[in-house]
Amino acid sequence: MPTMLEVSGLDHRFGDHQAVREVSFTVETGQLACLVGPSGCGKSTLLRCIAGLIAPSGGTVRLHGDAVTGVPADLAVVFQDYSRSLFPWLSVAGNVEFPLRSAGLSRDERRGRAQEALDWVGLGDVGRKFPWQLSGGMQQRVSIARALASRPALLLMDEPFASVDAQTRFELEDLLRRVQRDQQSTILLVTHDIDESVYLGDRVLVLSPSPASIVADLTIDLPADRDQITTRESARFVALRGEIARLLRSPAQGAAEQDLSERELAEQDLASSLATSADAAGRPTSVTDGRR
Ligand SMILES: Nc1ncnc2c1ncn2[C@@H]1O[C@H](COP(=O)(O)OP(=O)(O)OP(=O)(O)O)[C@@H](O)[C@H]1O
Repeated sequence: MPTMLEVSGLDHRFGDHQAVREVSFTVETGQLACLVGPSGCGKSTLLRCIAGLIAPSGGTVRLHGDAVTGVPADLAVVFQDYSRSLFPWLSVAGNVEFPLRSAGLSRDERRGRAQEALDWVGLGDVGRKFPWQLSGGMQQRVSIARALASRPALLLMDEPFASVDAQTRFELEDLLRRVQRDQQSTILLVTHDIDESVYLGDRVLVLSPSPASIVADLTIDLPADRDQITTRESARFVALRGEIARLLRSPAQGAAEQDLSERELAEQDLASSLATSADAAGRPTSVTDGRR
């Protein structure tokens, strides 16, 4: 897959305070990557630099090869606070259509696109209502529809489900994964929730405490079809969650524990293969005895 986003050596300072340090990574087209990091580490600052909302102090951001120097036309952002991002005086459909006004589309095209995006998020029949007539979860679905209606090259999401209750959060996570796969969207999502990052991501980039820098880049090798109960109960999910928790607790210690557990696993593999060959040769399997 071609690279959609390329972040190289990104630094950002607010005066004397360094918020982001030497961040480099890429996101491939059609990938859902999560950035997970502790509270206050600089996640939102990093996302705002990527969105072109603030000019970084150093480094570069490229979207499909073009340097980002302001907010690109083909980029959309969904923020945590849906109540402040939707216009209360516009209908739901009007909100979704709004950003399309500057895209040079005819009124019919705008209406068609808005209806299509509302259908994607399961709100095809509430276009005439106003945002304040909807639940919080529905309002956030409207925000997602609005972002997707412009068919952005990259969708950035900053803690998009942090303001809804747990059940709605699960529903929105499933909705996002379904829409992302159906539309082949490229998404970079910021969260402080480890479980959410593992459940949603094809990849999880783990950030250090302030200033934000990348301490690990993990491929989430869970099946593409995920389920809120069985996936979260699976041994692989639990192992990935533990790995990220260790990295967040102490980036250096986490990396050391990761090395150690990888070494232990390698030793275990070696021991069991020796034991197997010993069995096959009919000799005692003492190589594993007393090791654990
Ligand atoms: N406009 C600003 N001016 C000065 N300092 C800022 C500004 N925005 C953020 N900061 C500081 O930069 C650091 C990182 O903030 P940021 O909001 O990016 O972190 P975060 O990881 O998104 O936090 P949270 O998880 O609490 O949302 C914090 O110390 C914050 O106080």
